[in-house]
Amino acid sequence: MSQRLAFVGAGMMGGTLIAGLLAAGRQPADIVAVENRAERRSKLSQEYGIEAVAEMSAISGAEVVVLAVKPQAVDAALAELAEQLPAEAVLVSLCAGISCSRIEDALPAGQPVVRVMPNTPAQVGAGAAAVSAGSAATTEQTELARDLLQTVGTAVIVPESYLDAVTAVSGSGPAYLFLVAESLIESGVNLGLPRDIATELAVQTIFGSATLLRESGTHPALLREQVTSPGGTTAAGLGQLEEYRVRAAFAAATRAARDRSVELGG
Ligand SMILES: NC(=O)C1=CN([C@@H]2O[C@H](COP(=O)(O)OP(=O)(O)OC[C@H]3O[C@@H](n4cnc5c(N)ncnc54)[C@H](O)[C@@H]3O)[C@@H](O)[C@H]2O)C=CC1
Ligand SMILES: O=C(O)[C@@H]1CCC=N1
Repeated sequence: MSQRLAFVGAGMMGGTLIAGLLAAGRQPADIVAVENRAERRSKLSQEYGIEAVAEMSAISGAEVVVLAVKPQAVDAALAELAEQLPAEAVLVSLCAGISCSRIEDALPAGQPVVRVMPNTPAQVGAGAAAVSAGSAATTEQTELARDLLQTVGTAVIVPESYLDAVTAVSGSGPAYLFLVAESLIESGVNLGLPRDIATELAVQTIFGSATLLRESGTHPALLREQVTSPGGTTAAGLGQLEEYRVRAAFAAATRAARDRSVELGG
C-alpha cells in the first residue's frame, strides 16, 4: 500500500479520491498532484499536506498516475504527460467518454491504461465506480485501480463497452437524484411546509429509501407496493408521476447522457 501516486488534475473528482485515499491511511508523502490552478494547488497542499505542483515532471516517480482533467483538456494533458510517464506506470483515467484506445494512442506503445467512471458520492465514502482494462493493462493493474476506487465506495470491473451506459447511470446519476431532492423540497414548500422541515423530511426520505433498497435486497417495485395503499395517497401521487411520464423521462435522460459520453470520446 505504499505505491507512489500522481494526480494530473485534482479538482472535484481528483480531490475526492485524494481525500479518500488519505482517510484510508495513505501517506501524504506518497501522493503528488499536478494541477494547473494556483489557488487549487494551495488548497490541496494546505488541506491534505500533499505536494501540489504545476510541473508535469512531478509524475516521473509515480507507479500510478490518475488522469482527472475535463474531457476537453485530455489531449493537451496527455501530450505533456506522455513525455514524463514512467514506462511501468499505470495510467488510470477518470475522464468521461475518453476510451482506453484513444489514451493508448497518445502514450508510448504498451503503456498500461485503466479507465474508470466514478461518481461524486465518493466524497462521503459512498461512491459507485466501474473500472475497465485497456489493451495492455494486466488483471493485477485493473484490480489495483478497482481497489483505489474502493477506498471511496464500491467499484466493479466491467467490459469497456459498458462504460458509456455506466456514465449515464451512475456517473451522472447523482445529479438526477439531486434534482429529485430539489423537486420534492420545493413541492413541500408549495404545499405550505416551512423550508427547513421540507428539506429535512425530503433528504431523510431519500436516504432512508436508498438504505432500505440496498439493505433489504428487495426489488424496488415491491418496496413501492408496500407504500401504496389501495385507493390511498401514494396511489394518487404515483398516478400523476406516471401521467407525467417519469419513467420515459429517465429513459430519455440516460440515452442522452450515454450519447454525450460517446460524443465526448469521438
Ligand atoms: N464531477 C463528476 O461528477 C465526475 C467527473 N468525472 C470525470 O472526472 C474528470 C474531472 O472532472 P472534475 O473533477 O469534475 O473536473 P474539475 O474541473 O473539478 O477538475 C479538473 C482539474 O484539472 C485541472 N487541469 C486541467 N488541465 C490540466 C493539466 N493539463 N494539468 C494539470 N491540471 C489540469 C483543472 O485546473 C481542474 O482543477 C472529468 O474528465 C470528468 O468527466 C467522472 C465522473 C464523475
Ligand atoms: O457531466 C459529466 O460529463 C461528468 C461525467 C459524469 C458526471 N459528470
